[in-house]
Amino acid sequence: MRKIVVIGAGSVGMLMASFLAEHFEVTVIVRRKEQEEAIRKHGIIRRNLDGTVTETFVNVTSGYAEIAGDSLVIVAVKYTHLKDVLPQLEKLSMDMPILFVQNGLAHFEEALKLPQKSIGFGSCQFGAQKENDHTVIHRGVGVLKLAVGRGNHEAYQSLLDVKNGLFPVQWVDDAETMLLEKALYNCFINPLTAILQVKNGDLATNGHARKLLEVLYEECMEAFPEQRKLISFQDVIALCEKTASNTSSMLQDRLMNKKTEVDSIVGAVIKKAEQKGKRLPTLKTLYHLVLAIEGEKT
Ligand SMILES: NC(=O)C1=CN([C@@H]2O[C@H](COP(=O)(O)OP(=O)(O)OC[C@H]3O[C@@H](n4cnc5c(N)ncnc54)[C@H](OP(=O)(O)O)[C@@H]3O)[C@@H](O)[C@H]2O)C=CC1
Ligand SMILES: CC(C)(CO)C(=O)C(=O)O
Repeated sequence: MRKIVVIGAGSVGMLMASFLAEHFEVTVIVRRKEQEEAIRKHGIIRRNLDGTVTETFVNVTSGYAEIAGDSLVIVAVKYTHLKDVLPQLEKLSMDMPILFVQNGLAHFEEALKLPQKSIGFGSCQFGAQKENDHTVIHRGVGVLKLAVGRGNHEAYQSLLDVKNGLFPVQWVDDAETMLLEKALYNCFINPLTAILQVKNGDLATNGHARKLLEVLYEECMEAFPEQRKLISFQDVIALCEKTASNTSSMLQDRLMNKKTEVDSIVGAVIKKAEQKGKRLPTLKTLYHLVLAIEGEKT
């Protein structure tokens, strides 16, 4: 049986671990003793969209030494915490495939500096919200897209073999295009939800927020015209609707008074546009608003 290790049992880590535990032997790596004890005692509890509850058994540890040699490792910490995890990953076997599921663009080059043969990237279009240290709420079905940064896609084939309509997985060819596509969705949804303190669905139903989404969409598509064929404005509205009840990851950070990923997502997109001589004034305003709201967090 394929062994999967998920590093970071937050919203995305717990949601992925709980779906994958229905098919594989899953181990989650956490950094706090309380969380280790909670997961050891209760497993991971997933609140499904239809109101049902699924309890899944996973192994839990705080040490990397326990990672079995034939595991596939999924890194589900925020970009802000990757700096603590990368030195641990460097010590793992060269044959161990690693998959990064962060939003944004900043992790791409850092991940590719690792020595492992297979480095993959994921783009999560589902909604997930941690309720407590062992419970996660599924806040919207969305595809998990996978692409290889280095190596070949066979290392990730077991994830593609998961056939679950609530956890669809899809292969895409180009990792950088995929990450930019997802980063743009996040530029539309995350800062606005974090500033306005609203759920994703409100961006589609509130006329003023929707107008801002439209302005952001047009501004970004002028800077990245090749993305227009991948993302229509209707796709943006559809993602807000599919994840309507989700508290975006940026708003979750704001509500918990944590440093957001605004730099690795929005800052990175603004920088990429500026390298092409394009300015994104509306997005830049939102970027500074998020930073002003969050102040100096560590
Ligand atoms: N939430 C969502 O709906 C979506 C999020 N994403 C992206 O997925 C990524 C993860 O986000 P999300 O799950 O929301 O974030 P969370 O903050 O909910 O989870 C991150 C987890 O990583 C843990 N962690 C941090 N450092 C370490 C470490 N050194 N070792 C082990 N665990 C560690 C944290 O532990 P602790 O609790 O101890 O701080 C926390 O449980 C982000 O890049 C986000 O943008 C993508 C799509 C949807
Ligand atoms: C898919 C979406 C927009 C879900 O909220 C997300 O990526 C996030 O919250 O960071």
